[in-house]
Amino acid sequence: MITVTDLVYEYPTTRALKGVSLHVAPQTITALVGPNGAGKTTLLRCLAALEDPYSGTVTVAGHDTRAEPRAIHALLGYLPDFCGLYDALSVRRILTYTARSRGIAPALTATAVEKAADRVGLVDRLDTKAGDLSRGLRQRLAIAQAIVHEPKVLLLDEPAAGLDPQARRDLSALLVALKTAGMTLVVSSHILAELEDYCSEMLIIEDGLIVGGKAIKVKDVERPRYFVEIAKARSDLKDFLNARAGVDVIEADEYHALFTHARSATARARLIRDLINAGFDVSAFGEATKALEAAYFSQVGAKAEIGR
Ligand SMILES: Nc1ncnc2c1ncn2[C@@H]1O[C@H](COP(=O)(O)OP(=O)(O)OP(=O)(O)O)[C@@H](O)[C@H]1O
Repeated sequence: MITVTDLVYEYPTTRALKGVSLHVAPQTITALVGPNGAGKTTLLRCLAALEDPYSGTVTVAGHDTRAEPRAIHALLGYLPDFCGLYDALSVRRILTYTARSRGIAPALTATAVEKAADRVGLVDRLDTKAGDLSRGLRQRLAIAQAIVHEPKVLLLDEPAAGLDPQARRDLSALLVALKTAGMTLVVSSHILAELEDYCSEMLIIEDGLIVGGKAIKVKDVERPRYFVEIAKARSDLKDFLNARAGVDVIEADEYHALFTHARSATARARLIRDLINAGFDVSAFGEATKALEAAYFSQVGAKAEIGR
């Protein structure tokens, strides 16, 4: 859906992107992570055809950002890291204004506004002024603005900044729903934990370059990662798991194993029963939730710190 080749971008005093190449597959949610100043915002702005690169190419759904920026604007939504709203206007008026400025015909505008508000859970606030919304609801409104024209691609720059845990959870569910509806999303963030819930791929950017040169697949929805811990050491834990159909061990020692397995409660129950029947003292079993963080630190090294 998005292909970037040898992208170089320069501000007057800084070369912010130094030869970025990447590919984003359709209907995925890709995390774009990296330290402050790494180039995340610059890259997102180049993908959104808002910046003119020094060299290299960016194509979105087959359109080149330089040759056809308006085609890109029509099929892409962009949530900037700072997004001002007209506090004195109602949700309906803000979305109506955005829809009209996006070229939606007057006769179709009311339906587009209601659909966008519904998707972000603001349909019962259509007549509330933006200035009266909580931070989480303002962020939803900003996302509604970015999707009112039903884009194929949605880019979000730090969408969860400043949100409380409940609002972050709601945001995760919203992004997953948009993906399920067919959108391709790229989400930049400093906070790896929040991306774990919904990102299946990760692009790490450091000092204007993609670390490792490509996206890393961090999660397979069909085959999540599970861990098992046993109370008494067994040197055959790894071999036992590997011998079982449908289990792929990622790493193991005498007390623990991390493996992928089909997302089937019945198959998991059978695996736990078999482990116990084979004499393993199972003391913990569950889905591993830190896939993204593990992949990040294995790529950039434990010295790397991200977080403002
Ligand atoms: N308008 C500008 N003029 C000059 N240099 C800039 C400008 N905007 C960004 N830069 C520089 O470009 C580099 C990349 O900045 P960018 O904002 O893309 O990074 P980022 O990864 O989004 O950072 P953050 O996480 O802090 O938002 C940094 O060195 C930054 O100082």
